[in-house]
Amino acid sequence: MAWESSEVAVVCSREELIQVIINSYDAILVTDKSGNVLLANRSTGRLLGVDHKKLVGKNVRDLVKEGLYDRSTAWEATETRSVVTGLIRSKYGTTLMATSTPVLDKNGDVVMVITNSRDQHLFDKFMELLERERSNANRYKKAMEYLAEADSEGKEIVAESPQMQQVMTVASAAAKTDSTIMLFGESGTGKEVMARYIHRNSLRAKEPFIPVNCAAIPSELMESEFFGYVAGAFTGASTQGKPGLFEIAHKGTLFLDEVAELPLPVQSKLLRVLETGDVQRLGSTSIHRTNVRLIAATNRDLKTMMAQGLFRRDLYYRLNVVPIKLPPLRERPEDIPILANKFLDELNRKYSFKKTFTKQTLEAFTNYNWPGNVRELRNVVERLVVTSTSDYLNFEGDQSLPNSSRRSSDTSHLRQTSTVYRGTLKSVLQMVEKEYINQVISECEGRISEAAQLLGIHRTVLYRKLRD
Ligand SMILES: Nc1ncnc2c1ncn2[C@@H]1O[C@H](COP(=O)(O)OP(=O)(O)OP(=O)(O)O)[C@@H](O)[C@H]1O
Repeated sequence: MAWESSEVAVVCSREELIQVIINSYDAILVTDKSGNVLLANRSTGRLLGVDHKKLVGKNVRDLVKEGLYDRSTAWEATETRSVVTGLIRSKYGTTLMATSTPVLDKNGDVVMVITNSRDQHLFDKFMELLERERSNANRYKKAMEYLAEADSEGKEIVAESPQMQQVMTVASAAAKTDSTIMLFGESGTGKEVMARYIHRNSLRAKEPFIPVNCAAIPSELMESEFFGYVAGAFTGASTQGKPGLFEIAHKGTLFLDEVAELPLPVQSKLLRVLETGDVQRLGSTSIHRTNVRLIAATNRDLKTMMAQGLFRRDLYYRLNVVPIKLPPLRERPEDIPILANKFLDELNRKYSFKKTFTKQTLEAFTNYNWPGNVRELRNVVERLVVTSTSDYLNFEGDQSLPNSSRRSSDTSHLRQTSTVYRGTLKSVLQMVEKEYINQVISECEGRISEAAQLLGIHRTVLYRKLRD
């Protein structure tokens, strides 16, 4: 029969309620106003090392006198008429964390006392685990700070051209706010470099910067990657569950590169999280409140994608709060020699070389139209450095760029010659692969999915190769 009281809604029968008490993992002991045991469940007996039925009718003060345990919080609660929490040591070596709550009548007199207790050992284990997690978290934090510092070395943004200086003005101002930033620009123009710069110059600089390449996550794993999951949420899920990227980036910045590659259902979920900050792990009913600054990037035309129904309009407006467009390298020739020299300096330092560019090489660089943008320039410099035997990097002798891609009509100094490779077969094959990939990406004007199709590889593989 279902019944109710003003304090608690109960829809189970009394018999079922008794089963709840009997089978409760916590020890439950009820005593009357004189300390006589009215009820003791199975867990009470287990924790004290006696048959629980033998406790009923005994007085808690006598149990202490007999030495079954060293103190009675139940009696202390009776005397003080208030809640008492404390550790109780049993004759058999167990330690209980007990809380005794007196039930008072309208005159304030004790009617009975309910004592709940649990094995202290569990708390110790839990505290040990918590301590370990805390020190792990500290270690990760230190490692992240170190990586963030190491990462910023040699990653200063080259912004000599007026176009880039204008971009830097907007980016620096936006960095100090918490606004969502949308970075537009062809592949290789430096969107990720810019996202890192914004994070480093924001109030969140000491918190994590989590870059995510949306195109590199298989679509069936996207939701679990972004929002996490609880143990056993789906077949193949880790037995411990996993936090999502939003939880990992909590207090920091989440950089969503290639945001246009998100499937529509994930776009809807993302929009909801962006609006509320609330994340629900897959398979969980509880909600994690997150505080994440978002920077998104794309080399796709989102307006066309919206018109085609491939990108949610509301998500576009939610992301496009501060739009920043990274100009293609061909539109900022002033940056080319500076970038080339920066990459050369890095390689000279790495290999203890003393190589320099000839004047003609820097001119040829400035005249080329760099369809793969800064990434292509970096790769060309690297190839020139590792394949040249001379300290003077002469573009003409060692290297060629496709005729069709030159900007200047005066291209006499860019004679097409076959490349001379040096090094192990593996390193040369890697170079040729890199070159071919860059060429195909250029032909596809930075559209990675299309390039991957032409190359006959999955776009996640192409992204891994680009990252490597
Ligand atoms: N302004 C810059 N100063 C220094 N290095 C730069 C700059 N822009 C780009 N780079 C370098 O060029 C390479 C490509 O940059 P990045 O990965 O940021 O481009 P992206 O626009 O995010 O490319 P994608 O769209 O393919 O993801 C990196 O090695 C980066 O360090």
